[in-house]
Amino acid sequence: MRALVSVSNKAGIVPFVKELVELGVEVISTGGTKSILEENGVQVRGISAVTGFPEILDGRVKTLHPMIHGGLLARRGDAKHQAQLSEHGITPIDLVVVNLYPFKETISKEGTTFEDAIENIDIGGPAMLRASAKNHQDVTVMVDPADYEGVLNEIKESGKTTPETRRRLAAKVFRHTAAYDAMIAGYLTEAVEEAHPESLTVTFEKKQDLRYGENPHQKAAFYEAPLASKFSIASATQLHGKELSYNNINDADTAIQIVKEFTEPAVVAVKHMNPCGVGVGATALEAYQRAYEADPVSIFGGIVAFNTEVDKATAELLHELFLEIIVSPSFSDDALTVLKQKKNLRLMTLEMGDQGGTATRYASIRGGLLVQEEDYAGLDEANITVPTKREPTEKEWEDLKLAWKVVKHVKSNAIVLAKGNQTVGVGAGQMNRVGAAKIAMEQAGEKAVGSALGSDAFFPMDDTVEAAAKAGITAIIQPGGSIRDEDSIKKADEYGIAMVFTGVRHFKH
Ligand SMILES: NC(=O)c1ncn([C@@H]2O[C@H](COP(=O)(O)O)[C@@H](O)[C@H]2O)c1NC=O
Repeated sequence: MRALVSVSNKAGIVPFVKELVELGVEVISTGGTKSILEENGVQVRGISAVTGFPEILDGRVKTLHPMIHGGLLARRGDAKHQAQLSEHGITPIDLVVVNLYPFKETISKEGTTFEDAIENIDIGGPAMLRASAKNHQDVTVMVDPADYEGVLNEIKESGKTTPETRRRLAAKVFRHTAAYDAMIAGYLTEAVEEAHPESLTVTFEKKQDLRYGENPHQKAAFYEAPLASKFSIASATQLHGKELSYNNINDADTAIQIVKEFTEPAVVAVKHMNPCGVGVGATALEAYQRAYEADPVSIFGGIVAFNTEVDKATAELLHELFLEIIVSPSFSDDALTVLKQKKNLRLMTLEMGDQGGTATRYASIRGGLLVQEEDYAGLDEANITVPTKREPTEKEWEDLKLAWKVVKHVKSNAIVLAKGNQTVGVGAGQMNRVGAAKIAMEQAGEKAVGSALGSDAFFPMDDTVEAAAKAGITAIIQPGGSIRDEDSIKKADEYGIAMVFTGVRHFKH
């Protein structure tokens, strides 16, 4: 048996090759790998001795040679192939151990130049991996050090690997080279700023298997982007509690996106991917109290996100409730002591910031994938107009801004009522706008009086303004742009409501 070993990640390679040599396997190796093996007392044959050609162009060409690829690709049971090997003095290679230049690690490093990245695109390695995987009927190929032991055991037991093992390893190789190329394609596509190229070749790495999906009868797993933003739930650190579930991850993602809208201390409670209570204040405690009071019923079993440290006093209030997750940039030690009393409560820390650039969001449909930029739009002063006779007061502006920040993250049709640094009513995911408004108003009850209303999209007719006026709402923020805007403006003027047009819509489906 003959093996070719050429690895960038040299973990575990010395003991593995040592055993191969002891089993009588002849090992061929490229420069750096050969040096490491020989430094550790394992004698191997250099690649140039096989190719009859030196490694050239700073290692860009070392194994790209018919003496190697002929040995990898020849069918053992094919007389013509075997005759050609003999004719050219090529010896078959049965076992291939290759892992690739660290492209991902290189582009993750701060200060990496474009030239560094290009130099870390492995060419010879993927060629050998793909050739061996294609010929897996006869060749065993390994790209992951975790597979060394299993292969060694099979060789020890029967002198060879099983066809099933070879096929499983070949599939793993093609997944690996495809993911590797997807990373390179992504990097270069971004460099030339092509937003939506002719084919989408993204890759994700398994973070964990999940107990189940949205429901217990659905199998599920969590995959993360190879360069996941450190400000995302994929990069959060779990300090305590049960493993995250599928629904937890979705809800936590939503809560994090909302709380990041605020620069002042803010708390967001989420249920089923909609905010049920949002509060802002001078401290985490004040913000939490407002988020809780916003809807003390729905927060039960919810996900709560902070954008500032959770202290002991806040932890004591949180401890009174049943919650699924608390996510925050940090917890004080005494807050942790209080919260850790609940065995299952998941406590997550996460840096709250903005990666910069434009994040891409994917939504799957049966048979396809929809791709769009994340909704980054904030309130742009340049687009704002006030078409009503009355301008909002200073206090109304505060409430309007809060309602607008929150309504952006509520499923459409969405209406949010805000008053005094908290939401007081949330109407989510209704099939008509006035229906969403009625839900928000009903939830707010008396608190609707003097509150501000935010709507994610324009009013197609004046019925929402009418309902708002009757509930005592005094200010409205909405995109504007309906052909019947005039009706809504007239209605608002009739009731003395101040109405703001943002010029931006925030549908969320
Ligand atoms: N150019 C080639 O012919 C070639 N053949 C193997 N490699 C890579 O060289 C690395 C190992 O090099 P070394 O043994 O010198 O440390 C491996 O990651 C392998 O995938 C190559 N390098 C890049 O393309």
